Amino acid sequence: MPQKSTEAYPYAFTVSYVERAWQHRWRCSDVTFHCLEGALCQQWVQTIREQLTALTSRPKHLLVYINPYGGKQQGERIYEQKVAPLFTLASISTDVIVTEHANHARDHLRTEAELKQYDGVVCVGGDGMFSEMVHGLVSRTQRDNGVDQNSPEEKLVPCTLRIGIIPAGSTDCICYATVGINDPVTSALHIIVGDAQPMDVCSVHHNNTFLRYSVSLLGYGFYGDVLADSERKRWMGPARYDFSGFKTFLTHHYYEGTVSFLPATDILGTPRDKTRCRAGCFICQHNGQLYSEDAPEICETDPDVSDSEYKGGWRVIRGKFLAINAASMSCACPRSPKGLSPAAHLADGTTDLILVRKCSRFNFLRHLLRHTSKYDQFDMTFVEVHRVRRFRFTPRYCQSDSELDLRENGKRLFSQICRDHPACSCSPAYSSWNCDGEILPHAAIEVGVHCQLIKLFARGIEEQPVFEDLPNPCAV
Ligand SMILES: Nc1ncnc2c1ncn2[C@@H]1O[C@H](COP(=O)(O)OP(=O)(O)OP(=O)(O)O)[C@@H](O)[C@H]1O
Ligand SMILES: CCCCCCCCCCCCC/C=C/[C@@H](O)[C@H](CO)NC(=O)CCCCC
Ligand SMILES: [Ca+2]
Repeated sequence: MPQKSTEAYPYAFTVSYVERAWQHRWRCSDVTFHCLEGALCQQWVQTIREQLTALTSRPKHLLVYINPYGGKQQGERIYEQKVAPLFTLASISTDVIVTEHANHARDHLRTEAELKQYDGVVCVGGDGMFSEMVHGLVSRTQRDNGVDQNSPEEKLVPCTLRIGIIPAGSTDCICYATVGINDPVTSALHIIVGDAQPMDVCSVHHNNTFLRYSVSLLGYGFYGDVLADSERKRWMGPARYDFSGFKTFLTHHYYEGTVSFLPATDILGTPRDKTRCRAGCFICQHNGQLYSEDAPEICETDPDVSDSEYKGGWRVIRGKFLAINAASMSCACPRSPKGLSPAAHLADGTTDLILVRKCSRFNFLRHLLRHTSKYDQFDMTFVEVHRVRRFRFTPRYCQSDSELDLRENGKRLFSQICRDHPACSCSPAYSSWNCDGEILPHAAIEVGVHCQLIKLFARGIEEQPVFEDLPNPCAV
């Protein structure tokens, strides 16, 4: 066929579409169509616009919060250069707020934002910014529906607005574990095509008082101590975690206490599975269905009994722990691409409770290093993992009010502890809970998982290899 010059086809229109690239990245590409008649060209453009407008899952108006100080402090630049042009191309209008202080986004969402006019909210920042969005949205939804967040057993009302994450933080584990890569363009495209990924949220209480929500890691011992130390070194940027991680590893503190938990017995999947939570996950769909049909019974027991036993469905384990971690999702991140609990699910209504008992420094190092290799970090005598719906932790030594006051002010009390803590020469009696990168003031906590409480503009990690175009190219 002879090639006709484009002058023979004076009318043209360009369609932008999503193309899959390497390692879960998405890119925006375009193709230009030429035609003879202006009217025909107009008809095509009109029809494509109508088809796109009819897709109700696609957002048209978004509320965007940018943290200018997250990660390497590039949030504003990333949004302006990489994300805003794509939103414009996709005819998405935005209201943008650059935050002026910590909790600005949370408080604005909780009390002021006119949420009815938006199809979703977006944060440009790290896990801390995402946590602000979750707290703002979940609290607002409960308040609007008359639900009391202070009651640990209350069933919470799911949020309708989806949350988009443009990664610009230090760890960005929520983005990594829901998209497969920390890449602002990929995340923007997932928002544009209107993806939806439900996610579990844990509520954390102390003495019938609500403390915080968690979507990724609740860690006592090692990860609590790393965070407490790294908060004092924010000026180091993302490298603070490596520095504090190494320092905390060397201190090798263990903590005594009782963990009681309600195992998730009625579900598909275990923490030792070889299968992974991926886009369209069957286990999340199945267990989510189970949860909505038949909310689990909460059994009250006195956990203060023996080293390990069953009581009314609850299991009780007492011991000396280097780390107690609850991972509601894999917690995969660039530091550990398989994550803290590689087989955990984003939306199955459970959290994986990982107990690392006191062991030698060498063995703990082997355990930590396995997070970064193909070897199983749970296949060690001093590590156990349980998939649970609820759990409680009580430190062996009661925290006094003066200790709590000091912790609120960022200090740690050693003298009191050493008096009360015969087993230690210099070890503190309490660690802190790392709750998605925030320190909790109390060591004694009660945690419950709320299945699929929030939704993200994501679809879960897609199976690889994925180098071909999307089956139905998605016009931007
Ligand atoms: N304008 C602001 N000034 C100071 N702090 C802010 C501001 N806006 C948000 N914050 C707080 O900054 C903290 C850290 O932000 P963010 O999560 O974006 O980055 P990060 O800590 O570097 O990344 P990650 O949480 O992934 O480790 C958040 O807890 C948030 O509450
Ligand atoms: C000596 C070799 C050690 C190698 C160990 C590698 C293990 C890495 C596991 C990483 C798990 C990250 C869990 C994510 C937690 C986030 O909610 C939180 C907020 O961003 N980040 C941290 O607390 C930051 C926590 C950073 C911990 C290092
Ligand atoms: Ca889960």
